[in-house]
Order: sequence, then structure tokens, then C-alpha cells
Amino acid sequence: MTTEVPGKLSPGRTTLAARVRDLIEAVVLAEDDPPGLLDAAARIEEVTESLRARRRESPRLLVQADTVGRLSANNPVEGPGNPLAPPLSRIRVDVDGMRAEVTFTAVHEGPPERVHGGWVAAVLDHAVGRAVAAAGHPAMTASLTVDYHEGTPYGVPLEVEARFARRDGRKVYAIANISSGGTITATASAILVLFTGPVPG
Ligand SMILES: CCCCCCCCCCCC(=O)SCCNC(=O)CCNC(=O)[C@H](O)C(C)(C)COP(=O)(O)OP(=O)(O)OC[C@H]1O[C@@H](n2cnc3c(N)ncnc32)[C@H](O)[C@@H]1OP(=O)(O)O
Repeated sequence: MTTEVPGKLSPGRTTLAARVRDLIEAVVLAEDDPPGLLDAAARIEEVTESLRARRRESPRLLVQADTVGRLSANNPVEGPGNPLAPPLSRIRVDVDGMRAEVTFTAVHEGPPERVHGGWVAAVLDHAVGRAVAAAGHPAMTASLTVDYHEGTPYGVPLEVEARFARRDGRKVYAIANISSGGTITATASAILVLFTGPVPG
């Protein structure tokens, strides 16, 4: 079953996701104190069980997005309802593309003190998907080429930009970049393929 929530997500859901994000960071940074860690694990298990008792059938919780189609609030990159999402903030979308901010944390570390390249790619992939949908060409990524120019820092707000470039039949071309303090750390070029049937969601 799909639950559609028009407008904003319930504050309870976004707050819970934010606290779980804090929890994940605390877990990653916790000192190695086995009894303390096991005690924390038992307390977390209790909370997990209480949430499981109210489990929904589907992970999809839809909100009206500020673009073509609808975007799940549980989206793992942008979704404020998903603790896994960094998430994105200050999202601005128009026909030319999308801009947003994202702040990674130590949870996302790949190289020392830098963001894991897979997370950088995930954000760029998401951004091109958003940009082409906003341009009126909702499509799925078929190919994503990422160039990592410099390490991407965590703990600071990063700017994400993506824009629709052109369309050739079902193929839609887009580019994106992520930058820190005006320095571009990674760029992407993508080929997306238009949905054939109705756009999911
Ligand atoms: C929603 C609103 C919310 C909008 C907001 C959305 C934000 C979320 C964004 C999430 C981004 C993602 O994670 S996207 C999810 C990750 N991507 C996927 O799961 C896609 C998996 N791949 C597929 O399902 C399929 O391969 C498709 C649908 C992409 C294409 O399959 P198809 O429909 O059978 O099309 P097909 O005939 O093979 O190809 C069509 C044309 O594209 C070309 N083509 C196909 N693959 C490639 C390729 N890798 N590189 C180059 N070109 C390619 C073909 O040569 C052909 O060109 P020609 O002969 O026409 O010239």
C-alpha cells in the first residue's frame, strides 16, 4: 500500500530520521567500550522493536515534489524521512536544472577525511535525475560517468548542481557537479533514458 502525504512530511518522521542520523554518527565515532556498546545495542533494539510493531507494508511514502512526478520522502539521497539520506537541503529546481546543498559526515568517509566516492556518485546521479525531470524529461540513469577531481570534504556544506543538456530520441543528456567553497571536487555526465510508460509514483 502506498501512503501519499500531500505537502510536508509529518515532523515526527523527519525528526526521527534526523535523530537516527545522529545515532549512526555516534555509533561510527563511539569509543571501543564493549559493555557500553552492548548496552547501547540492547536499548536500540528495544526502539527498533517498537517501530517494527507499527510497520507499513511499503517503504514508499510519497510527497509531492517540486518537480515533474513525485519523489519519495524515503529517497535514500534526498529524502528527509530516510535516515540513510545525508539528506539534501535548500533544493531549488527549475527547467534549467537543480541546485541543492548537502553536508556529509564522518559516516560517509571513504578516503581519510574525504567522502566515499560512491556517495558522491549517488548524489550526482540523483541530481541529474532531478534536473531532467524538472526539464520535462523524466528518465532513468543508464550511464553515469564521474570524474573525481579532488577529495570531497565532509562536515561542510557542499553545493550540488545539475542541468539538462539535450535530448536525442529517448536519450537524455545531463551534467552535474559537486563543489566545496567554490572548488569543484567532482563532475558527472549522464545518459538517461526516458520512461516509456507512465512515470512511476
Ligand atoms: C520520476 C520523477 C522523479 C524525478 C526525480 C528523480 C530523482 C531520483 C533519481 C534516481 C536516479 C537513479 O537512481 S536511476 C536508477 C538507476 N538506473 C536504473 O536502474 C536503470 C537500469 N536500466 C534500465 O532499466 C534500462 O537499461 C533502461 C530503462 C535505462 C533502458 O532500457 P530500455 O528502455 O530497454 O531502452 P534501450 O532500448 O536499451 O535503450 C534506449 C536508448 O538508450 C541507449 N542506451 C541504453 N543504455 C545505455 C547506456 N548504458 N549508455 C549509453 N546509451 C544507452 C540505447 O542505445 C538506446 O539508444 P537509441 O537506440 O534510442 O539511440
